Amino acid sequence: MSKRIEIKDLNIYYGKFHAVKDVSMVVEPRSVTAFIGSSGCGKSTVLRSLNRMHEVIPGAYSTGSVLLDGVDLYDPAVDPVRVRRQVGMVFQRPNPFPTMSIKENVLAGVRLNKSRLSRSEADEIVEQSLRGANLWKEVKDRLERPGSGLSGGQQQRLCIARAIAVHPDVLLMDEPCSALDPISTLAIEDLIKQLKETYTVVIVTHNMQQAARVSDQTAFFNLREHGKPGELIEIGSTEKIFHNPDQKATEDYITGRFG
Ligand SMILES: Nc1ncnc2c1ncn2[C@@H]1O[C@H](COP(=O)(O)OP(=O)(O)OP(=O)(O)O)[C@@H](O)[C@H]1O
Repeated sequence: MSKRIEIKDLNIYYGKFHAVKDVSMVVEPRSVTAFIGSSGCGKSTVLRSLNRMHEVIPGAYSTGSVLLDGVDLYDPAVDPVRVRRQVGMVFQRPNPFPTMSIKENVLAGVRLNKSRLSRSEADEIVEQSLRGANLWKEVKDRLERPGSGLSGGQQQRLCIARAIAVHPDVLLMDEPCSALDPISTLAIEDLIKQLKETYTVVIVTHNMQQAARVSDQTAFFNLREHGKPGELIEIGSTEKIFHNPDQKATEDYITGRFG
């Protein structure tokens, strides 16, 4: 539970296109790190490299290493399927399986890893995961209904429940609130603050206030020029990045004076 991530000299490519250059950083356990930066600078690409989702795109690959508590996720001996169980992901648009019940949505990942699950085990995982995602009280009386019948914010919390049901070490979130209204957004932000007590959390967000509210550490990415690879310009405590950054580009972005 909750592991330290160390990224070393990560370069990421889509075929011949060099999308992200020379990223190195450390993410401590039980913390939230926000990735910020303008569109196309590679935030989601870096995020997807943290659970080996990048390489499923045809022609896509990366060099460098991503260590989870010292173990390189890119070591040839490491099974990418196992990596994705250890490092869960929540996407921009809530994506519950539409025909599955709420209960089966929560269990979907668990069933992939464990074919036999007793009824009582399943019930316990469902309750724990939904409680962990702050959704239990709202859905406990309709667990057999389809996940698609929930509101957008509830669906996103269902996806978080599905992600935590397999007990990952890390949770990656790619703009998890961008499709949600402000109330649902605040509910997810509260949840993120709780989740960091158990998991290492990395979130991509375009919302500066959100980064300031939920994260302990902020990483600012930028493109030096259109067509060039994205780079990590600066990383530090969220307090420092927002109030006293070292780089002018960071300050310009934070204060909205950006190109
Ligand atoms: N599947 C893909 N195939 C080829 N190029 C891609 C692919 N996905 C992303 N890219 C390119 O990689 C670069 C980084 O994209 P990425 O989506 O990681 O940026 P981002 O910072 O997350 O952007 P946004 O904030 O708009 O989501 C961009 O130039 C993008 O066009």
